[in-house]
Amino acid sequence: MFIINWFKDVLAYLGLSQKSARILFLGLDNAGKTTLLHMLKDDRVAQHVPTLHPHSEELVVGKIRFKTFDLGGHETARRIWRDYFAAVDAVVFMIDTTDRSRFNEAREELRHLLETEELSTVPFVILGNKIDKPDAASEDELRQHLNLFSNMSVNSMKGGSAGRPVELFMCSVIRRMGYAAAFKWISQFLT
Ligand SMILES: Nc1nc2c(ncn2[C@@H]2O[C@H](COP(=O)(O)OP(=O)(O)OP(=O)(O)O)[C@@H](O)[C@H]2O)c(=O)[nH]1
Ligand SMILES: [Mg+2]
Repeated sequence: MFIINWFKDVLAYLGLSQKSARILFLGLDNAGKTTLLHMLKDDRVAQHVPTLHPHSEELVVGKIRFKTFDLGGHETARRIWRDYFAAVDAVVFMIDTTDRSRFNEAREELRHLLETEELSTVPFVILGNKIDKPDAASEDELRQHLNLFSNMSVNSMKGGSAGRPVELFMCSVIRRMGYAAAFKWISQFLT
């Protein structure tokens, strides 16, 4: 056992360990999930095409190798989210902070995910995206709408409390702001 662990450590140190953290990009359509994926992968803004089919990419962010799954967010695409829940290491749930008319819908999808048994121990990063826009909701406003309080131990959203880390980060993918901190935060649960 000791030898096996030691061997794994050496492989990890050398960057040769095969395992990559499986991470799902979820959220309503138009939130910015694919834009984030392209930014992480190529450091550029790709043109907007709604995601119809799940797309997977291997990425290295910091010291962690990620296998990301970018799933479409429109209503029919959401039906297959659950096919990806097995063996997930983290969820990135993205929200468009300028689209107030859909905050309730986003909150219900998030609540649903947090209440999903298969994901009950999976850390969640919630990204409030598009803060470069002048009409973006503030962090406080978003937290209120999502019932997400800064101290998650008093989180009123069922499934968001003890035993599972949940944190909100405000970001602008287009301005390359905010998401690096989010990946740094999630990395601590993946090693
Ligand atoms: N202003 C601004 N626009 C953004 C930002 N991130 C993404 N967008 C825009 O939001 C739109 C939707 O982005 P996508 O990445 O395609 O959204 P998605 O979440 O993948 O959507 P689906 O694939 O339909 O689920 C695009 O027009 C992006 O350019 C941002 O940080 N700021
Ligand atoms: Mg997409």
